[in-house]
Amino acid sequence: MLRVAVPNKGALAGPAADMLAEAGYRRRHDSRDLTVLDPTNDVEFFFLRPKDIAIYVGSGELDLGITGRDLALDSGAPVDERLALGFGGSTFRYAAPAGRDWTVDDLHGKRLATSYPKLVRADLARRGVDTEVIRLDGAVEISVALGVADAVADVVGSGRTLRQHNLVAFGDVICESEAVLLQGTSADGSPAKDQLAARLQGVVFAQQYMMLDYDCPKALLDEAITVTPGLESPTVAPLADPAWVAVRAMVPRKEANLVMDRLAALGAKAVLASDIRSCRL
Ligand SMILES: Nc1ncnc2c1ncn2[C@@H]1O[C@H](COP(=O)(O)OP(=O)(O)OP(=O)(O)O)[C@@H](O)[C@H]1O
Ligand SMILES: O=P(O)(O)OC[C@H]1O[C@H](OP(=O)(O)OP(=O)(O)O)[C@H](O)[C@@H]1O
Ligand SMILES: [Mg+2]
Repeated sequence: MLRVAVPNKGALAGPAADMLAEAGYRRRHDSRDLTVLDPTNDVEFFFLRPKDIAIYVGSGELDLGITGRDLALDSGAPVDERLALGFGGSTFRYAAPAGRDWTVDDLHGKRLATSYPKLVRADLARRGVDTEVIRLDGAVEISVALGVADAVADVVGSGRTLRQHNLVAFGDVICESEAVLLQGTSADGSPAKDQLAARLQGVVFAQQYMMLDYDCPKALLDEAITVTPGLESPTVAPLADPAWVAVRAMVPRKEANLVMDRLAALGAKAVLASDIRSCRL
């Protein structure tokens, strides 16, 4: 049976649970449950702290795990990214009190608070900056106001928490993170792992694309196909009126409205966009 680690709480827990459910796996019904058996799919899910997941997967105790790229890097565990999952996007940044232009060199001799000490120490060492790193469990942004640190390194999502604490991010982004599917570096491949990865890939892909359907005058079809080339090639079907055809093609979600504008301007009619739930390419 495949053993898979899933975040039990925090920013990644809800979206990870939703994605697994969309991929056809069983949900847990009580947020305190630490395991869920899914006999239909021959998988057991383990609900663990997102910080600990790479350690379990790297040790080989669990076959696969979902957690943040930043947390996996900080753990130092021997894990590889199998798939980027497209949620939990954040950057990991240095930040310090607003009102001056900070550079990473300014951290020399200062105290820096973070929940990601390995990631930060490695980055500072790479840059040759000697800084005292103070490990805190969370709410890191408040540490400067409380006098425990001069600067922080932390996860930035919307940037709201930094602004609320009068901090500004500076220096290169230390890590561009999102939720990822991990496997152990030395783990063997298996059809069960491949199947779970393929199912998640199907959901990730479906979330990044939309299906467009429209009616197109036959005379404009070549031009319309250049606007919606699809993945392989669009489906073109006859309509009752021989002067028209129906076209169906997948388009990247981010471009869907622009593509619809262009099709309408071209003379296409009844341009419909619909969500895709899952797919195998
Ligand atoms: N505001 C946010 N926006 C986007 N991603 C975030 C945000 N906060 C955390 N993350 C991502 O979620 C993961 C950490 O999750 P979370 O903060 O829930 O766990 P934690 O801090 O280890 O646990 P806890 O906060 O319960 O102590 C990281 O990969 C991080 O990049
Ligand atoms: O840029 P923002 O959108 O404001 O989000 C960033 C904040 O979100 C996370 O905190 P979390 O809620 O996980 O609390 P924690 O600091 O206790 O981990 C992260 O650690 C930042 O503090
Ligand atoms: Mg957190």
